[in-house]
Amino acid sequence: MPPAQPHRPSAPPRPKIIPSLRRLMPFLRPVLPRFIGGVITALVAAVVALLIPVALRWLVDGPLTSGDQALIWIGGVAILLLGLTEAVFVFLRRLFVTLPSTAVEATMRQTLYAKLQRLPIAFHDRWQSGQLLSRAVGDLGMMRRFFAFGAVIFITNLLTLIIGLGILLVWSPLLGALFILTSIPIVVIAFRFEQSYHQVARRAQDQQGDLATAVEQSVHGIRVLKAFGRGQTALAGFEQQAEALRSTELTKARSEAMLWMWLTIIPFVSYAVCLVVGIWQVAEGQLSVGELVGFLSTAVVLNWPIESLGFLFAFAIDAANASVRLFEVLDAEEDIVDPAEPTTIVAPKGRLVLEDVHFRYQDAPEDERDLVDGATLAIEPGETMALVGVTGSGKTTLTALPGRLYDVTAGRVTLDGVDVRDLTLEELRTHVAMAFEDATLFSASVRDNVLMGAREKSDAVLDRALEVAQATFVRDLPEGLETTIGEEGMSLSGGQRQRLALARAVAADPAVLVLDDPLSALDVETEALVEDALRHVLASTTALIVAHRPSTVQLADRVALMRDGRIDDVGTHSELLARNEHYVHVIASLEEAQRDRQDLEQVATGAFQAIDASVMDARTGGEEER
Ligand SMILES: Nc1ncnc2c1ncn2[C@@H]1O[C@H](COP(=O)(O)OP(=O)(O)OP(=O)(O)O)[C@@H](O)[C@H]1O
Repeated sequence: MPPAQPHRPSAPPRPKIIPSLRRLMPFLRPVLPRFIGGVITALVAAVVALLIPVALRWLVDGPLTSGDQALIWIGGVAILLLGLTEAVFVFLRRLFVTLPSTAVEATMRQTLYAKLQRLPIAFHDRWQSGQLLSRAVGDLGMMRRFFAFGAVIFITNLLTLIIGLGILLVWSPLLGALFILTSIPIVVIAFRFEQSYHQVARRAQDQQGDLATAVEQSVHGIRVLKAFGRGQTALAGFEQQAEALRSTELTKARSEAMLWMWLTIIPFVSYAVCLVVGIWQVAEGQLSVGELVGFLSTAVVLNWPIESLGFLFAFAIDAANASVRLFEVLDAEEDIVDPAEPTTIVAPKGRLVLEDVHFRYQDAPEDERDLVDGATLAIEPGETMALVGVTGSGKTTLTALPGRLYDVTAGRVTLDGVDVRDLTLEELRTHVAMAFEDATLFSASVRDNVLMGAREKSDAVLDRALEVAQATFVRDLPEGLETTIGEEGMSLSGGQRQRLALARAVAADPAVLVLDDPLSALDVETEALVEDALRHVLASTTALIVAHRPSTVQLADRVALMRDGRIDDVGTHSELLARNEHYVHVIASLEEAQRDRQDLEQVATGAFQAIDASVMDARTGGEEER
């Protein structure tokens, strides 16, 4: 089944920084007192820093002019103490904000993960995994750093600037006004920076997501890449993407460097203008030396708040973008949800009925007919129904509807007469269990993987499920049932993974078992054994099985033939063979595919035997020679 081409959402319009960050308020609220504590301590540190010039001014105009040694010492110690106090408050600020910012990040991450679990498969069909990964890791980390450091410093530095400029104006209205006037270009430059930086910053974040997708896909598909010798091509593609990201990051850095440069130059120009005018005022007797020293040292203290505004501004834009990217996921519609007033089925019998069911994928062209176009089918309790049809006829899609992986677009699916949309998802999925051709296993023990959906997590359930799925090979793994099977069960063969996925569906002991070609990777012998064991389980379970092999069809009590989005005919295998030409054609093509597969298996077995024999020959020959 070819998956829909994943894409990332197109870049939204430029977000406004404050509203974007304000959306994070629900996450911040629990830690707001500590955050405010952080701002207050940072502000105290800044005010203490501003007091140092006040002490200097007093020292120059007072004790230094009068030559009072004792007072000079007191002044020196006071300045030292002020410096120490500033350091203590900077430390306290870190203490206040580090803990809550990590807590905020953890809560946001949990919320995002929970949302991803709730979002329908249709959402995951559309979104690249790397885009989700980069949001869960990169963007959330960015927001944590902004709240732990950027936001506090931003607020503090702004307040420090306001207080400092106030002091400058009070001490010398002329010099203060000159300082402010010569700093005005900063506002214009910052405004222009904000306009250009947003787009490039967002592009970098999206490109990071693309890169994560590329890594994820190549790691996931490493076998295919190696088998087809496509490693170099993949690398070339990856290098191109990495280069694109590097170029965007460089544009970002250039933009930041330009802002930083102006934020460094402009205060120095202001400083120089004030110095010249100040010296002239001292010469004219309009200002004391102490007042000029105090003024200039305050201006120096303000240097950092002004300079830092550049990267803090960039930081705020990055965090606002990260917030927008986070809410693109958090705001995504959850259209497969629990009903407002759920019904419950106490003892399900397992009668599964599709009533004039229609379904189309969201991205299907409008002029195309529905993929499932009025399918009607009734499966009686305990009955096994095979679903056959030509490739691409929509069999896999149809099997996703009873468990609500997708919702029907018209018609309904009922279980014991109850519309599946009237049950909670949790209840529905205890009644309907699924196993797919593409068997996904999780990085967990065999036991946890198999008992994942089981109501009763006992050894007896586990043993029976493994028995039915012919998966007792797991007992021979290094740590038996406790062996952790690698990411997606990669350390197991395709057939072994399928058997474990089947065991998982059997262990769930559902009323309805939906199997989408779950035996495709098994050799003929094992398949026959699994089918034999399945027959016993299926005797009491309603089953809908997508069949790609004639032998799977034989398992079924009846067969439903899918054609043009509808159930074309239903009957026993022999009934359909006798009356339905299309069925004869489908079965003939399944048999042909089966023969091809068996031929391939025989060739492979022959080849392996020949290799074994030559290895043996080489060994015995070697021993004889010795
Ligand atoms: N997630 C999806 N988004 C969009 N289109 C999809 C999606 N999954 C499948 N399709 C399309 O729906 C059609 C039917 O696919 P489906 O896998 O249901 O058929 P199938 O009968 O099971 O095929 P096969 O026998 O080859 O497994 C195909 O054209 C496929 O490209």
